[in-house]
Amino acid sequence: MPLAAVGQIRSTASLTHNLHQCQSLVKKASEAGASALFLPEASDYINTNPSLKLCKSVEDSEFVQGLLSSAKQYKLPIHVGIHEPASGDKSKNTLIWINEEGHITNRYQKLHLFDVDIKDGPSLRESKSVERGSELPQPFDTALGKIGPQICFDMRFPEPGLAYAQRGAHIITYPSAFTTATGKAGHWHMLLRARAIETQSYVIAAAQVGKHDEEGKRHSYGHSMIVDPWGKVVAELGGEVDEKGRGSDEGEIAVAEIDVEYVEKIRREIPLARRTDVYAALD
Ligand SMILES: O=C(O)CNC(=O)[C@H](CS)NC(=O)CCC(=O)C(=O)O
Repeated sequence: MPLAAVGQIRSTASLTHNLHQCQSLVKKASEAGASALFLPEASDYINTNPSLKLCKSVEDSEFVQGLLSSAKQYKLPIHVGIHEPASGDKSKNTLIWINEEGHITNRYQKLHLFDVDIKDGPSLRESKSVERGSELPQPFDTALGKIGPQICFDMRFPEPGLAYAQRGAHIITYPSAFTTATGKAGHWHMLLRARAIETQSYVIAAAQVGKHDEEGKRHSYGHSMIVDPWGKVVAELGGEVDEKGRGSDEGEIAVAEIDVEYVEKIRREIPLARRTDVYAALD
């Protein structure tokens, strides 16, 4: 049975620091015998200083170029969240699939942007600096099964996951930099398990963890997970540095088997026939 590796890191404003963390995870995933490594949203950088401009094209990004070489060296596909230039001063929040030859073969641009103002919680306006995507691409084939890519806040919207499942996806991915406040409220676990159960798919959610800057202006919840199509959490990493010291700079991985037959079995056992004669069809 093929294995998926989910990787957890703490990105800062240093692309080289972040690349080193990711490259150490490529090595670990390869040693673990994984068929692909899934890395978080915004693995290239998390920047809380508006005067610092870090967004680069994939050709000019030492982060992306470094990962392309690692994928090729270890013959290991990598799914990773990055930033790419958009029009004006904005960037795109994208997710790329790097194949085992070190080529980018698939891309997804985040559809839903995180514009929130939570009392006593985070206040973030992603749309100020990020251009939203405008299409849901087709799920794509991999050694693990067909993948439908999503990013972080997208997990609050069931429709794209359901559309992917209808189009034959076995795995929905939600690489994230989930806020500690919404994570602690239980949203992370609840939403990811719900997406797995309702789509009857594996959910792979690689997460950022810990403080992204010296001042602690941004920090992320961690708890990278793989959920199976029955809703069971089959792999999970720790939260912000816990009693075992997890959530450290070094980065870590967890692995789980991906069984496409199991997806088909659950879909046969509990057929989710929609009443589109009563409410609108999704696609
Ligand atoms: O800023 C970057 O560079 C990377 N992007 C992010 O961290 C994004 C936008 S601020 N975070 C989320 O979508 C968190 C969603 C979330 O936490 C929830 O839905 O509760």
